[in-house]
Amino acid sequence: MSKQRDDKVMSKTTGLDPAEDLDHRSIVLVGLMGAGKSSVGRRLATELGLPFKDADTEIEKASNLSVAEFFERHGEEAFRKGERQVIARLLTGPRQVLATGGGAYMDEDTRTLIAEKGISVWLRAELDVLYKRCMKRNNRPLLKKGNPRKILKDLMDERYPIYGLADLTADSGEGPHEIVVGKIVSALASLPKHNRTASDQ
Ligand SMILES: Nc1ncnc2c1ncn2[C@@H]1O[C@H](COP(=O)(O)OP(=O)(O)O)[C@@H](O)[C@H]1O
Ligand SMILES: O=C(O)C1=C[C@@H](OP(=O)(O)O)[C@@H](O)[C@H](O)C1
Ligand SMILES: [Mg+2]
Repeated sequence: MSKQRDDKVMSKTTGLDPAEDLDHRSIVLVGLMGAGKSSVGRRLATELGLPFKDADTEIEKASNLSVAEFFERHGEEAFRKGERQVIARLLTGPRQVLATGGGAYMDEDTRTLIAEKGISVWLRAELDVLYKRCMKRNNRPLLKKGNPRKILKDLMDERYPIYGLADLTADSGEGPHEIVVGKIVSALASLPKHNRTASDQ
């Protein structure tokens, strides 16, 4: 993998083995709240003809609670435990597009598992974009603990170095979801052997 960079899509040095056929790996979206993991992920799955799973939705189904209710009733630590278990279960299933919750990739065990089973894609966005998107709904418990813009900024400082460990990065800026889907598809296509049929090689 070359260290090629451009503004839109960046295929960085990756832990992926260039000799490996990547077509069996799930595509795992990571990034901060509002980056578009859930909404872009669903569209990406349709584009790639893969099933779509959202870790938050799976936790909600398993607990019969919304994420906000889960935090309120059981606390963040229990949520993180559930999140780790749900992602581990999902990644043993068939190839899929998996939208993680923003905190999931901060967990080392989860990161290791994603590196083993998936292709990780960091949806990177600027503070203004994240803030505007997150303010559309009042469903993110971490943002209710204080000034949401400041919380997002602090989370960026804390988490961006870790999200940067992902195999691929795609900027999630202003503009329709489909632009971001296109960037991810291009980034995936830039990976060795990915999506190539035997006759292409
Ligand atoms: N590229 C985009 N263009 C327009 N709106 C977006 C884009 N990405 C996300 N959004 C909107 O921002 C909000 C948060 O997106 P979401 O997919 O829930 O992010 P995440 O799962 O990363 O927290 C949603 O209303 C979503 O439709
Ligand atoms: O960043 C986080 O720690 C969280 C992000 C949320 O998911 P989204 O990133 O999909 O909003 C959800 O898992 C929970 O509110 C905690
Ligand atoms: Mg989400």
